[in-house]
Amino acid sequence: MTASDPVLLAIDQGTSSSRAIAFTLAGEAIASDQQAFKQIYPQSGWVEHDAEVIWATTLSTARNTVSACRAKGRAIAAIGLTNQRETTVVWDRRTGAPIHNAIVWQDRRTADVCRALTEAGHEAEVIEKTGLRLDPYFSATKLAWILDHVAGARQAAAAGHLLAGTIDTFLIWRLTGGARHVTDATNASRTALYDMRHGRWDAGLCALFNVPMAMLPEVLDCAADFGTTEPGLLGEALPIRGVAGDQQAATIGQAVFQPGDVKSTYGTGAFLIQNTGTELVRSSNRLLSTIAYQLDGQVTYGLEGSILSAGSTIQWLRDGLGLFSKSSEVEALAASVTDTGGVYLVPAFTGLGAPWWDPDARGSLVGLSRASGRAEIARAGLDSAVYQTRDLLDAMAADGIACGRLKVDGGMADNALFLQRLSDVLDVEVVRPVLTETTAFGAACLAGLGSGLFQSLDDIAALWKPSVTCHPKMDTAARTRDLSGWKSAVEATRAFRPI
Ligand SMILES: Nc1ncnc2c1ncn2[C@@H]1O[C@H](COP(=O)(O)OP(=O)(O)O)[C@@H](O)[C@H]1O
Ligand SMILES: O=P(O)(O)OC[C@H](O)CO
Repeated sequence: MTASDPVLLAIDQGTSSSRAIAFTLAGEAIASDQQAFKQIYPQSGWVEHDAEVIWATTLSTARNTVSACRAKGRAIAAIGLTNQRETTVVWDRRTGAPIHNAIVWQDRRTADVCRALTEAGHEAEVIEKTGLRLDPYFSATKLAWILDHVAGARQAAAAGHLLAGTIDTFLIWRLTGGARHVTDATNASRTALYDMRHGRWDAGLCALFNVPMAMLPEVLDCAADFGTTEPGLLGEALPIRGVAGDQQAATIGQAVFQPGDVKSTYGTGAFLIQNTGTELVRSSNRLLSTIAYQLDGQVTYGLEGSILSAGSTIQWLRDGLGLFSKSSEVEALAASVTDTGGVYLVPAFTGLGAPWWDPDARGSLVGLSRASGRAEIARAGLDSAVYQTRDLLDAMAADGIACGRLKVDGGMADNALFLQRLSDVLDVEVVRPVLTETTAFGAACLAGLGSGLFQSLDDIAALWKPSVTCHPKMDTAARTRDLSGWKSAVEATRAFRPI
């Protein structure tokens, strides 16, 4: 490896920020930029992003990172793109302009539609074909909502003027100057319109959700030719050779390549994916089946547990309650007490994901006494991501799948107190790798595979190295007590229905 070797540019468009990171083939980050952007909350349970802001922050961070590489004399071989999943954009192909804000994965506005479809008996078909559930989390009902609520959209779609996609598809359309309308199999597998058993958009699901199939992009492998950037955008034409949804990219970056390997990424939400190999495995305990990655036409499947609020709970403690001014400060505040004093925070701000799938639940803070203060509440916020992960591992265990070791990453994984608590409550070894930007790194790796710089997944596995390992230290009685409190808190939260 020399200083003149090419580098891979990862574009990571997340829920809270857009970032770009350039990696050497040895996995060293040599340049990066990150820009946070505004979350738009029009009503309770609704979450939107301005797609133009997503584009602007993506382009600007990519440009700045490309410039930094040039200043170091490093050429970029290819781009890998990864994105917040399910978030849906509809735009006019004639102008490239979105016709509505992007509806974000956390958004619950289509809960009634999902409930009606469930009551009409359609959930079994959705689960069978897609591995998902009838929940507003997924793209299908968001896409139909935009078509139904923007004046003239249905007619424009029928005339062939509108295109739809997840964030990867929208960004690739813009990056290639409208030349490519494509996605990868992992992003497609999160729409509830894609039959992952056969690897194609499904006419029956498109009819069920009232989505014109002609608006949907072409689906490619994760390492493939996704087009070339317009030369004016990044100063040169660069090939896009890798794409995956952010959780699947983290699966690659964490080298979760053997059946049984598990990773959990703690960003805005938290998402645990266990590699289940080339056979589609189904959960009897409300975990999702999903495509972990697709390479050379071969699908590797995963079981996924989706936590809707993890880092966003910390953001709420910071911005909503004003308990601290930077997310990282939660650690010192939470560590200033030895426990929460019986306080539990159930962060159902936008409902609860796996294994509850309860879009109508709203958050609660229970067990308060006059001794409860800022530190107890901050600690309860951190604990909520721990307990939600435990619920997922319990669901996996009920499916007969054990988790021996949990690989972790994402913004919250910087928090040592959180990692130890995770290990204690899960009663498993928790490992954080040296390279914590695993999502971006996974996207870069896919670009490496797509451009022939990496030969196989073995080249990627060789780059994964552990940094922090936590072992369980908690005694069983304390764990049982804490978990029983959490169970009661979730039950109380779900029993309460907001007016
Ligand atoms: N030290 C920390 N302790 C707990 N949470 C943190 C810490 N640092 C960052 N976070 C949370 O992690 C999230 C950012 O993680 P990131 O992986 O960048 O998210 P995303 O990919 O969703 O944009 C934010 O919600 C932030 O509140
Ligand atoms: O932005 P993150 O990292 O919380 O990830 C969002 C997920 O892809 C939503 O499914």
